[in-house]
This record gives sequence, structure tokens and C-alpha cells, in this order.
Amino acid sequence: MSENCNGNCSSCSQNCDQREIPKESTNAFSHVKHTIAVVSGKGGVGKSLVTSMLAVLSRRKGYNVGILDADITGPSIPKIFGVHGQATGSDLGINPGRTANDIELMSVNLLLDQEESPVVWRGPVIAGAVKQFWTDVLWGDIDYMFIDMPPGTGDVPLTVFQSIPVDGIIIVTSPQDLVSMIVKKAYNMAKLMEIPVLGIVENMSYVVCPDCGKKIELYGKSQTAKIASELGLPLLGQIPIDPALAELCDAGEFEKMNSHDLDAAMADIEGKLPA
Ligand SMILES: Nc1ncnc2c1ncn2[C@@H]1O[C@H](COP(=O)(O)OP(=O)(O)OP(=O)(O)O)[C@@H](O)[C@H]1O
Repeated sequence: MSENCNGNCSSCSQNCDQREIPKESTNAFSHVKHTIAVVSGKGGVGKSLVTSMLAVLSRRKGYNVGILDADITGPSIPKIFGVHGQATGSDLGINPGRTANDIELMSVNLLLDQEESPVVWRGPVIAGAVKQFWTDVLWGDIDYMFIDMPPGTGDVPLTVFQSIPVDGIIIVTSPQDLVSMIVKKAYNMAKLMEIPVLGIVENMSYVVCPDCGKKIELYGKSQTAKIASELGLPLLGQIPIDPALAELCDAGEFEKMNSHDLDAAMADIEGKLPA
């Protein structure tokens, strides 16, 4: 077991999952009570939407909330909240961005000259940037920090789980059949990392017909409840495909959302990780 991982995977012959990396601390100006990573086995299932919804719900309850956008190559959190412009900093560290309702956030998009610039960094550099979001951002007092993880179970999620103290993981999935295997991959990675899985959120579960109100299961009958029960996990919530949610994301006005689909999920988090 290497005590001295410098993140240089090309010169390391060890298995990452067996490597022990000491957890990073935040700086003296940041006190984070609970860190919750939102993961998905594959991209595009609504991880950022779920992260944002949980952040908005917890902020509405009066908690101090942060979002660490660890999706370095596909950052969407600043756009969803309408936060633009570059982050400022000082010798003490980097100031996080702030939404209209005072959710703090940090994303690579707040560090780029232009939001459209691609981030073409190798895995270890990306993982290093995420670690710095944890160690160098002046978060202040945070009750719930939500981490929007990059999709999949690759190098970056692995390093993040090994270096940032994460209290719990929420797995986001969509209802397709293929998902069973992908959810299990994410679950097994969490187990490997010895991080508790708080539960599963299913996104894009159905669409409500605007004319007759009927729920249409676009992807067929959902298997998620069955998979959750096989894994002994709670199904924390199901979110329909809702054009209003997509519009709020696109307009950067997500704090105006009025979905209650994750109210129970938020209550579950508060119960398991009281602030
Ligand atoms: N329930 C929903 N209703 C309507 N639109 C949705 C819903 N969930 C997600 N979307 C839209 O789908 C797109 C992808 O969602 P999101 O960015 O949350 O996925 P992701 O899993 O984080 O993607 P990535 O893997 O690329 O990071 C976004 O444009 C979002 O607005």
C-alpha cells in the first residue's frame, strides 16, 4: 500500500482501489459538517439536476449549503444557478461563487476565461483540481456540501472518494433496463471505498401527459425499486421528465423550482446526517 500517492498514475504500479491516500482537510476558514457525493454509473441521467435539487431543498430549510462541482470536463452547476464570471481569491484561498439564495459553489467554469473553453486535462490533473476545490476554497460554515461527481467509476471518482471525506453517496439512475448493472457498479465502488450509500434516486421516471394527466413510463416499467431492494437500499425518490425543470436549468433559475419529488430524500438525509 502506497502512503505517498502523488496522483501520477502513469508511474504507479499499484491498484488504485487498494491504495490508501490520506483524506484531505479543508482550510482553517472552512467547516463542512456533511459531504454527500451524487454519483451515476453513466452520464446524462440527471446527476447535476439531482445535486441541484437537493441543494435548493436544503437551502430552503435554512441550512448553509455548498456545491462542489467535481464534473470538471462537463461542468453544469454554475449555469443551472445562473452564476457566471470568474471566482476571486486572495492569499487565503479562493472565494466560492454564490447563487441568488446564497448557495456556495465552486466549479472549473468559475476559473476559466471563457465558459466555453474545453478542459483538456489528464485524469490526475482533474482529480488534483477537485481536491483543490475542497482544500483551497474558502467555504466558511457549511451544513451540507453536495459533490456533483463526474459520471462513471473511473480514475477521478476514485481519487475523489479516497481523498475527500465523504459521509454518504446518492446514486442517480434512469429507469432503463441496462441500469441495473450500472447501479450495481456504482454501489460496488462505494462499498470498496467503504462509504455508505444513502439511497437511489430515479430520474426521468415518467412523463405526465399535459392533456389527460396520465403518467407515461417512456423507458418501460421501472426496475429501480427492485434493484434498490436487492441491494438493501432505499429508493429515495422518483423525478418525472418535466420540461419546466429543463427550462429552469437552461435559464439559470433553478432556485425557482417547485418540485417536491425529493422532499422525502432530503428528510432522509437530514435523518441520517443531522446538521
Ligand atoms: N427530470 C428532468 N426533466 C427534464 N429535464 C431533465 C430532467 N433531468 C435532467 N434533465 C435535463 O437533462 C440534461 C442532463 O441532465 P444533467 O446535466 O443533470 O445530467 P448529468 O447526469 O449530470 O449529466 P453529465 O453526466 O453530463 O454530467 C440537462 O439538460 C437537464 O436539464
